[in-house]
Amino acid sequence: MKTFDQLYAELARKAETRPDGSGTVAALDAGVHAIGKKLVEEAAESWMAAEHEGKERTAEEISQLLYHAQVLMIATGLSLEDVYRHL
Ligand SMILES: N=c1c2ncn([C@@H]3O[C@H](COP(=O)(O)OP(=O)(O)OP(=O)(O)O)[C@@H](O)[C@H]3O)c2ncn1[C@@H]1O[C@H](COP(=O)(O)O)[C@@H](O)[C@H]1O
Repeated sequence: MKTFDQLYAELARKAETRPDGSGTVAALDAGVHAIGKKLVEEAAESWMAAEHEGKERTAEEISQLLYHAQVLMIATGLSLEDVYRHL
């Protein structure tokens, strides 16, 4: 299990070191347009899970939504603080 901040640190490290086989590196290379589409897809899947698939599936989809939101943050050069100051 990891927190939002721990996941961000892990993804930032991946972006910097670019290890082979990283899905995050592949997503960053695909660019903001592709990342945005994935983010919207996971948002829709979260919504559908919440309406029809129960708590566990909803939690899983939301975790993927958060992951793709972080990939978009990294792709656009946003830090956690940049986002947190709007909360
Ligand atoms: N938490 C996640 C995570 N959540 C979602 N995803 C990606 O989002 C996809 C989810 O898509 P779906 O389940 O909708 O399945 P899908 O549409 O068939 O997936 P694709 O065909 O689009 O890959 C997964 O296939 C992953 O590519 C994630 N990829 C990575 N992480 C974590 O990020 C870290 C770095 O991962 P790597 O960069 O791959 O090493 C690790 O700690 C991972 O656990």
